[in-house]
Amino acid sequence: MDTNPQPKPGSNGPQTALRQLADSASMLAWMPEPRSEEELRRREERLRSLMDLSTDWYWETDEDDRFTFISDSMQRLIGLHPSIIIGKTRLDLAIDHSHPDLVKCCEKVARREPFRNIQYATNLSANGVMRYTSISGEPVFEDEVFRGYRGVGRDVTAEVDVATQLSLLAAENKALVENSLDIMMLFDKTGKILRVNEAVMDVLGYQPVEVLGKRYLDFIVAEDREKTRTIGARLNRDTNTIRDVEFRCACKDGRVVHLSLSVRWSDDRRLTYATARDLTGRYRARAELDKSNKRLFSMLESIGDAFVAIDREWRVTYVNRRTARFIGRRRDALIGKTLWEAAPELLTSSVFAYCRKAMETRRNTFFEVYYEAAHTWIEVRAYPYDGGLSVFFHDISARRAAERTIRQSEQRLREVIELTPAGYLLADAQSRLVAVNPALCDLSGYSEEELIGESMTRLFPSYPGASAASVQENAASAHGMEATLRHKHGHLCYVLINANTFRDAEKNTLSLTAFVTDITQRKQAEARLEQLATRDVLTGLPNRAALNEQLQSMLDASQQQSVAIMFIDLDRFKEVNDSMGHEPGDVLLREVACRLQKSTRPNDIVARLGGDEFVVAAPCSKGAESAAKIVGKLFAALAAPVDIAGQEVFVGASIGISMFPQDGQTKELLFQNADTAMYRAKAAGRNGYRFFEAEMSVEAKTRMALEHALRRALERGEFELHYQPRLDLKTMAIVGMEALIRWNHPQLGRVSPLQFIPIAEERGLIEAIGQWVLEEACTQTRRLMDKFGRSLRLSVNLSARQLRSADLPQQVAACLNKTGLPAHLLELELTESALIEDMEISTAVLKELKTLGISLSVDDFGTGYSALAYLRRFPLDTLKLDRSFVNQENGEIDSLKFIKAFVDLAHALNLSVVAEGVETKETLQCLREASCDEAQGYLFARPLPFNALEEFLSRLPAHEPNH
Ligand SMILES: Nc1nc2c(ncn2[C@@H]2O[C@@H]3COP(=O)(O)O[C@H]4[C@@H](O)[C@H](n5cnc6c(=O)[nH]c(N)nc65)O[C@@H]4COP(=O)(O)O[C@H]3[C@H]2O)c(=O)[nH]1
Repeated sequence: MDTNPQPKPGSNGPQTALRQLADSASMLAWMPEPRSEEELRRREERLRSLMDLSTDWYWETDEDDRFTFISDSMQRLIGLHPSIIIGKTRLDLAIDHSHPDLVKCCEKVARREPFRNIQYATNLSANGVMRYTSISGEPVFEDEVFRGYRGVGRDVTAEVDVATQLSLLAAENKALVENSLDIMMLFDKTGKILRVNEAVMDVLGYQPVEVLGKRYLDFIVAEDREKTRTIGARLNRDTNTIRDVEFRCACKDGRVVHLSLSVRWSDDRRLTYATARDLTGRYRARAELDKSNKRLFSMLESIGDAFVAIDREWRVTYVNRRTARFIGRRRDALIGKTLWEAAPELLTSSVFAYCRKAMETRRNTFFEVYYEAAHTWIEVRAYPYDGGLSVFFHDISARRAAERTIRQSEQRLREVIELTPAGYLLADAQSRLVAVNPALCDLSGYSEEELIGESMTRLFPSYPGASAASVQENAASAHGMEATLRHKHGHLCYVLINANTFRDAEKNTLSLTAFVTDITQRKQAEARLEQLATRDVLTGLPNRAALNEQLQSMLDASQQQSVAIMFIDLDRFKEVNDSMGHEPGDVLLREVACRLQKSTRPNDIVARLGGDEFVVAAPCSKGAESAAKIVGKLFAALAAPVDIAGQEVFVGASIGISMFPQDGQTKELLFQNADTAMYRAKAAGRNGYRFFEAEMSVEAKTRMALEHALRRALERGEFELHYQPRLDLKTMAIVGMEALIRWNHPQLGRVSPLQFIPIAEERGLIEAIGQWVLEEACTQTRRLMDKFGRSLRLSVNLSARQLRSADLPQQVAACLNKTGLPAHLLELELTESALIEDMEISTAVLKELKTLGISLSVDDFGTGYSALAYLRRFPLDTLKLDRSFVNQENGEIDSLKFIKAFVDLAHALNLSVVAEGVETKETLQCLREASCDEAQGYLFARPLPFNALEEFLSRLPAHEPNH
């Protein structure tokens, strides 16, 4: 049935259209023109059935390119009725208007040109599936007027699908080849590489183009080429396929890789397909395995242990060299044998039982046994594995012996610890006591049960290492550390701790051991010694050493704030001491110490340097002002009389003060300056104080320079003697003279004896100087006596220190002997203070001197203690009245009375009196009236050098020689 009711592009309906189609298809071109309607109808009928058989359909479009006719065959071919398409344009049916074929078709249509095989995707589908259509068409003109197009269409969906799948397959294959890790090649019969994949780059480092056209043999290392050639021959001869032939190839960078090659003929045997797999990694792993096996075996051979490998049938598969020696059989006699064949003696020991257990349980088993056959202890380690058992035998005889030794030594150590008099403790890492010995129990008063588990801090409160933290931080180790131990009864004992911590490999503390020695007695003795070393025994005050230390600390802590250092020297203490005895003197010193301490603050320093010298050091916030206040308090404290054995004694003091920091930065300088200031205070009149002044230090320096020069003065002959004549006041005749030393310093000129004699005394030079004076004076006097043939009484000054020298009488005797001066013409002058410094010694020496026949006089009488009473104790002959005494200015009458009373008293004591320093006639008169015996002074003569004296004597009227 014709279901095509549409208008036609031509005017003749479908028949004409079919004919035209037949014409255009040239299918019927050979047919003659129909001779009748009938023939035309039959021919059309044939054409229609031809169309029905065709895989194409016929179509026509109008001038607007709309379909006007579609042959019914479309329904048959793609299941769509042509009426669905009639009226639509080609573009209405196309899915993709930009498809190149469709674009080309549109261009041709626009130019009214025929088109062929235009293939494009359409929505021509009964079930909505996209279909591909291929169309061919030509334009139709009637009377040269364009009427549209006609042509045939064909469904090419199946072909397109096949083509698509084929191209997908090709792409997959390509990807498969290109992504393969194996090299894939195609080469021809000559071995020339025709194709190769990218893997050649990864494996050999060549780009595919670099190998194309080359022979595959060229890449194989020389040694393996022959092997690959024979493969080629085999492939040619016997088989289509050869697999897994291993050979080596040279890479582009020179490396050699191991490859496994598989080759196959193509079906037509013209080409060869080959794949090559990189086995280098596997080779390397195998080589490593070989190496490691070799290492393992060399290790097994070198170890000191015996090693046996047994398979699951108990057959020995390997023994090392040591095993052979251990079992006492050759290695080849053991391998392959069962264990009981190889070493039957093992069966009798427990070794076999343990090994069987390891084999059965498949568990590593370690045990120690005594191996009778070898008379040795062995440690056996059996390691089961899939194939059997590996067994190590380790000789532990030495270790066993060492352990036994350790056990014995531990036992001995325990016994020693039990017996040792020192306390012993073992504490854990938490500082808890784990073990103690009886000595520690005795020392602490606790029983062992009471101590175990207790913290060390309970026993040792002052030992920093006792805490758990310090034990763990390894800060508890101590060698000879002194600490205190708290006894159960609460009191503290002094102990010496030697402690050691034990740590594991990670340095964690495991335990602490300590020996604790009781040093309480030693500490007490030390404290006593310390007391003795640092305290003045008499007063309990710090001594010189302690003062040094304490003052240094005070200065260090002062932060440059003022500190006053006060040197205190008691006035006339010696006189008190000597007149009243040592005991009262000690009482006085103790009282002074006590008063000084009471009048100072607890942090101030009060020290005794020795004798009657004290030092007070005190921080002074207001500098000298504070120091003056402190000194005021000290004087006030000393002002009250001290009651000694019922007698009231007044103590005065001279105080010298140096201030830190201005008077000195070091304690030595401060001491020196305070000392200087103290001497100045003394010199200025007693019971006073002086602050140090810079000029004093100049004096001190001068004094030092003098001292230095004085040491050499004697040997350099810088001393000379002057003599002051002495007169008998009754006859007014010269009876003798006093020798007075003079020092002619090369730079300083004449230095007064008042200046250098005290230094010479202080520095121990006076003995030598005194000796020189005595000898020189005796010699010169003897010379004068011989010259003038008259007696002259020589008076020589003696210092206090000379009086202390035990051999003074011998020296004097020797001198008299040597010079020939008669003893009775020699008078030794002693000062009051020298006499009373140590009355016992003085008395003894003077008595001895007296036995020589010499005279003794007291010089400067009236300036010192001036107590005639005590002079009775000494064997004295003469009192020399001091100048100040003689030249008193309080009225003539009073002086006269005073001197007279004194002279009378002296005479009553059988002492003659010599007046010194007589300068005026009035004084002379006064002295004569007072019956004074002798006199000297500027009125008669100044001290004269030897030559001047000689001259002086020569001018005197002649005198009867009296010796
Ligand atoms: N103003 C005044 N002074 C007079 C007068 N007549 C004498 N003098 C001085 O008075 C001092 C008397 O000596 P001194 O009292 O024993 O005092 C001596 C004596 O203690 C000591 N001295 C001198 N020579 C020696 C010596 O060889 N050995 C010792 N140990 N001491 C000596 O040095 C002291 C001072 O001696 P010099 O300077 O020589 O001083 C001498 C003398 O020069 C006078 O009329 N008016």
